[in-house]
Amino acid sequence: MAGRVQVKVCGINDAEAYDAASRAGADMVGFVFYPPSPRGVTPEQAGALAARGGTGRRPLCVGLFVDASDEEIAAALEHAPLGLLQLHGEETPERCAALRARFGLPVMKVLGIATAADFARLDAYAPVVDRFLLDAKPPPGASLPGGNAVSFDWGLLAGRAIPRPWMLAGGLTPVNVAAAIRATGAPAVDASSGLERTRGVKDPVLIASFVAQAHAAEAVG
Ligand SMILES: O=C(O)c1ccccc1NCC(=O)[C@H](O)[C@H](O)COP(=O)(O)O
Repeated sequence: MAGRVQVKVCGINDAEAYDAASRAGADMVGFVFYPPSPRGVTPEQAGALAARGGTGRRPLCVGLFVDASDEEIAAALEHAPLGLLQLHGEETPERCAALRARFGLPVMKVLGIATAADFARLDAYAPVVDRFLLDAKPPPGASLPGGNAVSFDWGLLAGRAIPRPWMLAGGLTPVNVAAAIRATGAPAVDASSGLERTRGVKDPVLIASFVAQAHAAEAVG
């Protein structure tokens, strides 16, 4: 089914990046509530960024958590108007269901893909999540569970039905995003590292280019 591809810009941690994403028409921005990350933000910082509203589209705010406690998520929600919880750790289906019920927000579970066998995990999560984010697994020795600028084999998605709405991530850039959408039929895409001028610092020009390239591409899956 053809359609306009949704775009998420992840790891927004300063006003220049937030404004660039909004101006470019990004559908979603991601705030990383994971202190070890160079893109990490506090609840207060995320709240201040979201309050900018933006000069263009007001993007949906996505909170990225890694095996966070209920208290950590509640603290983020006290300050930031999150519309989607991205769970980027080892959260089980039961944990996803519990968080969805407790906070009354949609949940997007991240699953790392390296081989066809990895898709088997989707079925257990499908009844209790609202979306999947399909990402590369962290490379050996990586210090972060995501945001590592690596792609998985997009061919693994060919002809595959994903049981919930989903988003493609992992090593996407303004240069490869159109090809990624064509190859996978992804209805939504997410990028972080590929939009940075240095690690942890977004580049407004790369953000604008990524959003434009993705919105110009059409999902065919
Ligand atoms: O970005 C981080 O620092 C991060 C830390 C902990 C868990 C996840 C993290 N990022 C995830 C993402 O930014 C994206 O959802 C996705 O993994 C794509 O990242 P990239 O390959 O850098 O575009």
